Amino acid sequence: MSAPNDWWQTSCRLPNEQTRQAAQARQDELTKPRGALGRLEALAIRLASLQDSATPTVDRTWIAVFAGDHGVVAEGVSAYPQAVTGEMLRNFVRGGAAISVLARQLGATLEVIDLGTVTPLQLPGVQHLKLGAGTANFTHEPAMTPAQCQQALAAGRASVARALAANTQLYIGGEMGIGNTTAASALACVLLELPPQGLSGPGTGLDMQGVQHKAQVIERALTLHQAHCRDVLETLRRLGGFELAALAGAYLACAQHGVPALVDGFICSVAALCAVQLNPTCRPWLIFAHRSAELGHQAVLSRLAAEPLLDLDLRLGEGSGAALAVPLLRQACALHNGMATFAEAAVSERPR
Ligand SMILES: O=C(O)c1ccc[n+]([C@@H]2O[C@H](COP(=O)([O-])O)[C@@H](O)[C@H]2O)c1
Ligand SMILES: Cc1cc2nc[nH]c2cc1C
Repeated sequence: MSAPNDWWQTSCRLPNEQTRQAAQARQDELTKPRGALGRLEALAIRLASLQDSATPTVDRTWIAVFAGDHGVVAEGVSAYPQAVTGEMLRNFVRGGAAISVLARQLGATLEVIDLGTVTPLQLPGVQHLKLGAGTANFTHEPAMTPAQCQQALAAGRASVARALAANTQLYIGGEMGIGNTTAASALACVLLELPPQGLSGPGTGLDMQGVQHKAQVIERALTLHQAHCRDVLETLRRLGGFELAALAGAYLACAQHGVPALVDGFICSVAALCAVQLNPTCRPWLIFAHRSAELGHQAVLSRLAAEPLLDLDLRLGEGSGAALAVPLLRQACALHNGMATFAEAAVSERPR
């Protein structure tokens, strides 16, 4: 399915090594014991090298929430009804969802993109780019057609183009899709070569029996598709979802354009894993915001060698965990840019 010159295969530039070294040197000159700001130091240094700037900043943040429905919900894999996906879109644009509140707090732009909910509503404020009335039930057939998968990837890229036009310094992808933890788990099984048991969790709130059933549903899907999953793109098409593919496309486009992306929870991390397996040069541009409570997230993070910033037992999605990490990024930058050096403050620099 993949042509040799698909857009997402274009290499991403490396973070600037000279700027990284200069930022490290500055951290070591600031008025604190060396290393005392712990991971905030590494975070500021990383942002400096990604933005190729001595004074990194993440004031202009762009949040895109991609929504889609999932045919696999017909198998009874979610604690909530499918209608919630579309209903939450209204909540996002009216300002009542968690991500709406967090975006306001951050002064971030929030865009909401309906890639294929089953909801017939055309909501003002939602970008309608419907690729279908949800994906197909992947226990019977591939979730997406090749065209749908390409269009979903391109929808992510188009969102990043809008973010770039607004001079965005940090991109957050969020998702909404009842049933999407089943798709993400199924994808993770193939990409990590692990069985569904350790990668299937409660999602929106299944009990133990529900989780067992979900793992069996994934097992059936794997029996149907695994032999045909010859590459990452085909795996994404067969077992993914519109919002998962859009997120993967967005991460790849961010990296290609030199914009750091803050990755949210389980579903977003699986999309990030797809992106990294499609084009490993995008990896340095992905910053992992939090460790979700969803079972399976740690396995995905480990494969990506990612140590997330926060661990708050979140399992909401929408980009909420990433939005919550933005103040930390901002403070890391403020410390890096604003603290006095030993020389400036006339403080003795040498440890005794
Ligand atoms: O981001 C996460 O780690 C996360 C973990 C569990 C659930 N969610 C959200 O819950 C929805 C999917 O859950 P489910 O049970 O319907 O598959 C979807 O809208 C996600 O945004 C998100
Ligand atoms: C209410 C609700 C809000 C959500 N936001 C992301 N996933 C969600 C799932 C539900 C059920």
